[in-house]
Amino acid sequence: MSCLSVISRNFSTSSVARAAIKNVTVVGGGLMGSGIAQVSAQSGHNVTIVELNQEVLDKTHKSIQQSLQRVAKKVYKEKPQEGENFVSETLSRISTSTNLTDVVQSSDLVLEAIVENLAIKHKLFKSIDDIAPAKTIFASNTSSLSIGEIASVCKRKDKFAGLHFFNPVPVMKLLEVVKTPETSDETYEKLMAWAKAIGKTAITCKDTPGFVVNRLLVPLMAEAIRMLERGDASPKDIDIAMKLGAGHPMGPIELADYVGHDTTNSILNGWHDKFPENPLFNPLSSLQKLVDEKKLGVKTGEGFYSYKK
Ligand SMILES: CCCCCCCCCCCCC[C@H](O)CC(=O)SCCNC(=O)CCNC(=O)[C@H](O)C(C)(C)COP(=O)(O)OP(=O)(O)OC[C@H]1O[C@@H](n2cnc3c(N)ncnc32)[C@H](O)[C@@H]1OP(=O)(O)O
Ligand SMILES: NC(=O)c1ccc[n+]([C@@H]2O[C@H](COP(=O)([O-])OP(=O)(O)OC[C@H]3O[C@@H](n4cnc5c(N)ncnc54)[C@H](O)[C@@H]3O)[C@@H](O)[C@H]2O)c1
Repeated sequence: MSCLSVISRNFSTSSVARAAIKNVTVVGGGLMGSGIAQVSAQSGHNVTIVELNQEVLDKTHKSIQQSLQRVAKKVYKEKPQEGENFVSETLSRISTSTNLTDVVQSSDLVLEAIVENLAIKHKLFKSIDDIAPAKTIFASNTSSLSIGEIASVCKRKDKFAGLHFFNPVPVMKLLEVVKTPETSDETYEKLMAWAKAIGKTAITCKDTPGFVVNRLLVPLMAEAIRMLERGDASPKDIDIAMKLGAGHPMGPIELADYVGHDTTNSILNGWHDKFPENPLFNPLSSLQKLVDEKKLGVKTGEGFYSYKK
């Protein structure tokens, strides 16, 4: 069931009633957190987005509103007033906070989509493990870190899993639900029911590096950049080749810009540290240069390509 068909099922609370997860806290309102909050609220859940400061929360709200308007234009093309109602009612289910400890008390699920850094993710989960209700499930949207390692600082290892969404969340139907050996069956079933309730197609995999998609995607994207660094082909031709030759909706280089190079660089460096003997994960000088110059891709207006209007 697509995200949109969940919406067109008059986003009643029926799907929420069936799933045990009703109140969702999303920590991090950036590229991914904003999308995760949006699709949760779209399908009738109460969502609180937690960020570092109000300025970022204002940006998050704006980006969710713009994305909802794109969805409304499509789903309610013939009924613009219903589209406006959809946007305002979805936004009414989203609240924001800069204080995570305040909001966890009412959370059935706390899902983090903060910076791809194990120490910072540890600090976050440690800060709420003793104060969140015993029933609250913790999850991470990490691209590349081990769920078991993230969960290692928590007592509730039975209520900890990976929920790996794909960018842009309102469009990409896949959700990777990642179990550790300690994730309980009850937690897993609740997360699978929630995944369905928010209109995602969930697959399940073990807690191995990159889960399924990124284990295949990271080498592909890294090799595309090495091709570029060797001068084998231009960025544009590499992207056209993979779109027309492999049917990808985006080429690997434009996709890297879309993901964001703070994230891509963290992923690659993390895997190089973990697997130093694997040349696939050797650092990329051109990527490090972009990060040093704060050219993080679409999010800053320039990466391998320029996005300045
Ligand atoms: C330097 C690199 C090397 C380093 C090596 C290692 C790096 C690590 C690499 C791994 C990174 C992993 C990241 C993560 O963990 C996993 C991922 O998320 S991978 C990314 C997965 N996503 C994709 O592959 C996206 C592919 N692209 C697309 O699907 C499309 O291009 C697009 C993004 C949907 C845009 O579609 P277009 O047709 O081009 O453009 P439109 O703007 O018209 O959009 C089409 C359609 O979708 C609707 N839409 C688009 N965006 C949104 C949105 N944000 N919200 C709501 N709706 C949206 C839009 O309305 C259009 O609908 P239509 O009107 O056409 O019906
Ligand atoms: N970008 C992608 O395509 C993509 C796809 C899937 C998964 N992911 C993963 O999702 C996570 C977030 O990635 P992103 O691209 O959304 O990053 P982003 O930089 O767009 O957003 C991260 C947000 O987290 C906030 N933040 C950082 N520390 C925080 C804290 N302690 N408390 C509250 N907020 C905090 C930042 O202010 C920022 O707004 C990463 O783990 C990444 O690997 C990214």
